[in-house]
Amino acid sequence: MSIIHVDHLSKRYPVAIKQPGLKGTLRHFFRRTYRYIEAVQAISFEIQPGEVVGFLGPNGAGKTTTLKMLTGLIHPSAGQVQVAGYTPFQRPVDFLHQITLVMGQKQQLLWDLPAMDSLRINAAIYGLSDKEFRYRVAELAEMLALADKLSQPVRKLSLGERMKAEMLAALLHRPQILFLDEPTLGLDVNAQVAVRSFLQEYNRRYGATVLLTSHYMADITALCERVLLIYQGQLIYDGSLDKLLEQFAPYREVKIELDCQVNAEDLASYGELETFEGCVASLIVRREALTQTVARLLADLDIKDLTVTDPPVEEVIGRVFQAGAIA
Ligand SMILES: Nc1ncnc2c1ncn2[C@@H]1O[C@H](COP(=O)(O)OP(=O)(O)OP(=O)(O)O)[C@@H](O)[C@H]1O
Repeated sequence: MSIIHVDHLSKRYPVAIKQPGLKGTLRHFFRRTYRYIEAVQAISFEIQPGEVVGFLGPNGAGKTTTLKMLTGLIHPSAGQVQVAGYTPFQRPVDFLHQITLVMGQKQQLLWDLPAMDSLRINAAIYGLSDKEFRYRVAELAEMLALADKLSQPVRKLSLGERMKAEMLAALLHRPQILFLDEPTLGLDVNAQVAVRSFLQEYNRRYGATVLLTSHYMADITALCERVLLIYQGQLIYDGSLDKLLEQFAPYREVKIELDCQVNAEDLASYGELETFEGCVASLIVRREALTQTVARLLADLDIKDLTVTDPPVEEVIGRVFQAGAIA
């Protein structure tokens, strides 16, 4: 049975329109007019317990709005949503014990206090015993390699350490469902890798369900087999990342270093010759013809080195959003 059930969920934001100048201000004060933004439009999906799903879309596509509806921060305008059997916007206490929302651009830890003090507050809110508190902090701090950082004021932590401490605070009550909105935002590559590995380990250890937005494709490729693509408020893809890449990147790049006797015309018979400089050539080959083409290249030519690369995932997803739909 699915742990997240979303059925034709929509959110429409009213935005007051104000004309410029004093007249506009007075009119705005007495008689407001509104326009409406259809931020999320009738999206439907199911997520099973333990799944890690990437939620992708360009800026303003409706990702944060969806996460806010799933965590009960805002009411949907229409549609149904059930998370762990609860209706999120009713915010029942049992529901709040099962979920967490981490937003990369927001922080819950108190700036001037050591993270440990904020953790104690969270422990009190969630009713953890002292023993549970110590055990969980020790366990998570070890997983996050953060143990010696919890006693210094949060403002003195590096961005990566602060994000890990935020993660610790958000997971202290051991939620089963994690909503993560850009959890690696602004982190350097090492810190991104550390947060990713931690999430993998948390998911493995507790069988937690994760719905994750990120503009860093490395987060998505490392963590998510399945992705949801949202574009202008509409869900345009729900399926495996591999299938999406196959569909939108039907080509591979084959780079070869060879004996310079070969001329460009000969090489063009193996695929689309993208570049040929010195003794290094780059060929674009359709995925389905890849094995056969590589075999022919190796048999026919004196090849010193050969590499096959996929186009970057960013580029492929960008292409999907440019098209605005999945064919
Ligand atoms: N409180 C609000 N009032 C009015 N419009 C809003 C509000 N919050 C978001 N919007 C609008 O709703 C649309 C979706 O915004 P949302 O923040 O959900 O997008 P997003 O996919 O999370 O974008 P980003 O990747 O930039 O964070 C945008 O057009 C945004 O301007």
